[in-house]
Amino acid sequence: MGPRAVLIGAPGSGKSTVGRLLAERLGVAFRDTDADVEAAAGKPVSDIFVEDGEERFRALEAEAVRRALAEHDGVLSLGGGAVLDETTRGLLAGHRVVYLEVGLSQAVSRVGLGSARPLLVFNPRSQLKKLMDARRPVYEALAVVTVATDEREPAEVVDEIVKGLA
Ligand SMILES: Nc1ncnc2c1ncn2[C@@H]1O[C@H](COP(=O)(O)OP(=O)(O)O)[C@@H](O)[C@H]1O
Ligand SMILES: O=C(O)C1=C[C@@H](OP(=O)(O)O)[C@@H](O)[C@H](O)C1
Ligand SMILES: [Mg+2]
Repeated sequence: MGPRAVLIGAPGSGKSTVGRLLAERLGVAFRDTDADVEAAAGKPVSDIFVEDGEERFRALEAEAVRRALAEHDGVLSLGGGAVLDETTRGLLAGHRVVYLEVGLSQAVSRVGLGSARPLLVFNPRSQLKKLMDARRPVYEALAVVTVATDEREPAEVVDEIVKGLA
């Protein structure tokens, strides 16, 4: 059966926040692959990047996604870069993939300055722009439903997802 929804999109698009709310709305469990990776590694994502490197993080992330797609039937939020893995992209085919769109300005203000996101610690605006430009076509290609999140409260985004998946 698979997850009721798999949320993808750039950092700051609201995957973790909206995913949790959507799960509440649907009365199902919520899972976030960043939390699964942290549990597997026994440390925060930022420490994994610093101590073990991004490659190690991506390997743990790909395994976390594979496992969650196989065993979780609630709402699943991925980390923004999970779709960079080719195997992961293949596994996502056929799932209810929801792409949360966000513009650069809102993404920057949502992730803030003192970011816990290791890729965005230095010059977050330009890093986010680069990452969003590179990934946008990937997110678009994987999406079954796309929801714009700019100027929308998380609860309104949830409404749109529910409508889109109906
Ligand atoms: N639609 C929204 N409107 C305003 N703020 C939002 C919205 N979605 C998320 N946020 C805020 O943006 C920040 C990043 O959200 P988060 O869910 O962690 O995004 P992601 O998991 O996609 O990186 C959080 O502080 C969250 O409260
Ligand atoms: O976009 C990325 O490459 C990343 C996004 C983060 O998750 P969010 O998208 O939930 O912020 C987290 O997985 C890590 O910092 C890397
Ligand atoms: Mg998140």
